[in-house]
Amino acid sequence: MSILIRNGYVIYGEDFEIVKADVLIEGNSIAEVRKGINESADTVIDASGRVVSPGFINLHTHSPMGLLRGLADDLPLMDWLQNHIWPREAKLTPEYIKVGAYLGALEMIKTGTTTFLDMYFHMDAVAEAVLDSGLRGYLSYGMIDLGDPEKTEKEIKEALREMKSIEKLNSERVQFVFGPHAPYTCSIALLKEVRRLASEHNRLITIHVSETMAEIGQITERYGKSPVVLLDDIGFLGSDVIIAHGVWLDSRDIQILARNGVTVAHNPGSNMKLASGVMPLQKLINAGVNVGLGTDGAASNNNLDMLEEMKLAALLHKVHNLDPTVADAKTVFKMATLNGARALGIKAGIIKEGYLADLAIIDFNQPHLRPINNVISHLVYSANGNDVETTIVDGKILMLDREVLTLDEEKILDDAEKIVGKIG
Ligand SMILES: CSC[C@H]1O[C@@H](n2cnc3c(O)ncnc32)[C@H](O)[C@@H]1O
Ligand SMILES: [Zn+2]
Repeated sequence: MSILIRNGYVIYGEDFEIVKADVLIEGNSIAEVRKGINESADTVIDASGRVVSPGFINLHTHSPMGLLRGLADDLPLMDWLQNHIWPREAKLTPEYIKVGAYLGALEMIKTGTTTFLDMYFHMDAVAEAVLDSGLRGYLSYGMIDLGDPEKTEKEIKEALREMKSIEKLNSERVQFVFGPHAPYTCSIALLKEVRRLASEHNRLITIHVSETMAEIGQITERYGKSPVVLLDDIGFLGSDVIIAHGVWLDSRDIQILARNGVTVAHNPGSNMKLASGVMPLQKLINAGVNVGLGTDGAASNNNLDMLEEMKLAALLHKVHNLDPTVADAKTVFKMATLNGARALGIKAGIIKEGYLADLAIIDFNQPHLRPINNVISHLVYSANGNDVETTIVDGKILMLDREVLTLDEEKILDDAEKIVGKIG
C-alpha cells in the first residue's frame, strides 16, 4: 500500500525544517520527501494549506482513565489516589477497562498521537484496543505490592502473563513494558526482580518517580535517600528506563539520571492540576537527560491532547523561570516527538526517508493558524488537538479528514456513557 501526501508544509528531519513538499509512504515507512513526486499511489491526500507533522508520542499515560474524567478534581496526588481513584479503580472490570481503552485510543487518534506509553491494569484489554485502532502502544501492567511478599509474587506472575499474552499478538505495534508503579508502592524485592526480568526479556521499564514532595518525604523516611538514589543503589536504572514526572529532583539525582541514560517523561498538565510542582526541565536538558512529554491519565489532566500539553510545557517553564527563552517551541516540539521515539527505541518521531510512517496532518486553513509565519510556533502556541485532520500510523490511515476509519466513534462514546454511575 502506498500513500502520497501532496503539497503540504512538511516538518522535515531532526532539525524540524519546514519544506513545501510531497511525502510518499510505501508500506509502513516514509519512502521519499521532495517537491513534485509523480509516482502513482493507492491513496493521494491533498495537504495544501496543511502541515505534515511527525505524529505525537505520549510518553506517559493511563489510557483507560478517561472513564474517571471529572470524578475527582482539585485534589493533591496522594488524597486523589488513595481516597478517590483507587477505590473507583477497584470497581473496574476488564470490560470497563476495554471501554476506557477504546475511548482513550479514539481521543489519541483524533488529536494526532500515534504512539503512547501506557500503565494500567488488564493490559490485554488495552492491547485489543491498540490492535484494532491501529495505534502504536507500549503497554505496561502497573505493579503494586505495598511490601507484601505474597503480592510481589502475584504481581510478577500477572506481569509475565500479560507480557506473554501481548507477545502472542505478534504485532510490532503492540509492545509489553514492565511497569512497577512507584518506589512508594513497590518493595525493593519487586523492583530488583523487575530489573532482572526487563534485562532478561529485553523490555523497557516505566515507573512514577519523584512526583511530589510527599513522596520524597516518604522515601527519605523509609530508606534515608531520595527515590532516584534508591533506584540507582539497587542497580535499577538504565537507558531502558523511562521515569514519569521527575518533579522533585536535586542536582545529584539529575547527574544520576544523566549517567544512566534514563529518560524523563514530563507531565506538565497533571503536575499543575495536582499541584505536584514544577520539574527542573532546564537543568535536565542541560545535563543531557532525554526528556519526553506525556499527558498522564485523563483523570488528572483532563484530556490526552499532546498539542495542548506542548503549550502547557512551554508556558509553565517560562513563567516558573521568569524567562521567556526557556522551553522554546522547538525544544517542546522535540520532546513531544523525537525524544519520545528515542526513549522507546523506535525509528519514528521525525519525517525522513526510512522512518516509520507515523504522521499527523494538521489543518492550517483556519484563522487561528494564519498567516503561516512559523509552523512550529503555531503548533505549540496556537493549535490544539481539534486541528488534527488526518492521522497515519505504520503507513495506515487511522483518521482521514477528521473521520476515524479504524474505530466506531459513536459506539465508543455510547459505551463510555453507559459506565456513568457504575464507578462514581
Ligand atoms: C497500577 S496501574 C497505574 C496506576 O497509576 C495511577 N496513577 C494515575 N496517575 C498517577 C500519578 O500521577 N501518579 C501516581 N499514580 C498515578 C492510576 O490511577 C493507577 O492506579
Ligand atoms: Zn501516571
